[in-house]
Amino acid sequence: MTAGGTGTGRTTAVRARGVAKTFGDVVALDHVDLDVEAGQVHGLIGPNGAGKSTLLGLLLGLAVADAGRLEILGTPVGRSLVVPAGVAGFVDEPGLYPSLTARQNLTAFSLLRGGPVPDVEEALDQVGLRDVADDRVRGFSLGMRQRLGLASAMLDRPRLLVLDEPANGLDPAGRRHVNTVIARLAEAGTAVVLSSHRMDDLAELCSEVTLLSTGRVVFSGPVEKLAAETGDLDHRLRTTDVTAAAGLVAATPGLRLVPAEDRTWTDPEVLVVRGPAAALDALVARLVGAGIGLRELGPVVPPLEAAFLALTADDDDDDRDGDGDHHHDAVRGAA
Ligand SMILES: Nc1ncnc2c1ncn2[C@@H]1O[C@H](COP(=O)(O)OP(=O)(O)OP(=O)(O)O)[C@@H](O)[C@H]1O
Repeated sequence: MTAGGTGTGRTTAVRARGVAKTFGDVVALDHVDLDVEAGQVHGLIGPNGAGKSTLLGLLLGLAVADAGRLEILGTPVGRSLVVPAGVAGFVDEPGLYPSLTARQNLTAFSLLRGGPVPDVEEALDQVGLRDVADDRVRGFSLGMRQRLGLASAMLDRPRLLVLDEPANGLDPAGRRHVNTVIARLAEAGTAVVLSSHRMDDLAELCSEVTLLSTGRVVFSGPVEKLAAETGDLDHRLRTTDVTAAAGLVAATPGLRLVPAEDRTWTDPEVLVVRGPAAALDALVARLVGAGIGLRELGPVVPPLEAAFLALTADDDDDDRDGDGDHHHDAVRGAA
């Protein structure tokens, strides 16, 4: 492998330092740092317009940065739209030939790229498209095109795979195929950088995530660290005795009931409780001790989603006009 070594035995697939990109007045990327190692699945998340596709486009050589340093597979990427061999993927939707069948598309791509003829059948199989291999791509749904795009990208056994929202339009079976393919590639040493709006995919696939907000990195680190970034979460509590449970919540140090008017839903049988995990544990012990049945206790909003919302909460006041008045302090998760 020719990718740059870090000196720690790991291999760096992407190293970005202070990468910036503007479109007119719009600051799409504002001095972004990114590190992705071989064999790592790294998720890019952030609200619409945060800069994810722009960053992925730089990794694919679809555009060049205005400032900063970018190294891909150990090679510095300068001012030209050239990235080293071994990089594959797509931004927005994969480019496919609509008048050709799925199989013909893959064969055409492998011929265009030259080199050894890859196993087209195996690629079709892995993304679950063998049954429609002879259908024209013109009639394919978005999810099928996404899967074919992934099959095309994996033909070259890339060392860096870049995918823009690969879960877009996928049904549950398609999602399983795609996630399995991505996990297998990473196991074999491919570095994968993908964007997603799906927190469940991130939790399942990614070891590390970078959260962008209005072009800036507001978090970068392990997924579990991001989930822990929020304070005390609101929890739904359903028991066999709502009145007695409310009394026990009030009597448990560190816990408080969230008033019904603060919620977007009402269910008289469900209490919303806020407090640290240890206090919730104490509450469960009290409920059990009092002979009250516990039917449900879980976060109202999943921890990853809560962290995302908390760290991007200022987006309405964003600072795309470049006057330097940003609202976030980047959080760096310990790797
Ligand atoms: N070619 C372009 N010309 C002008 N503005 C652009 C261009 N590409 C991106 N932008 C702007 O740059 C910002 C970042 O866009 P980008 O597509 O990278 O965000 P994103 O995080 O991928 O969003 P989404 O989740 O909606 O796909 C947005 O404000 C967008 O309007």
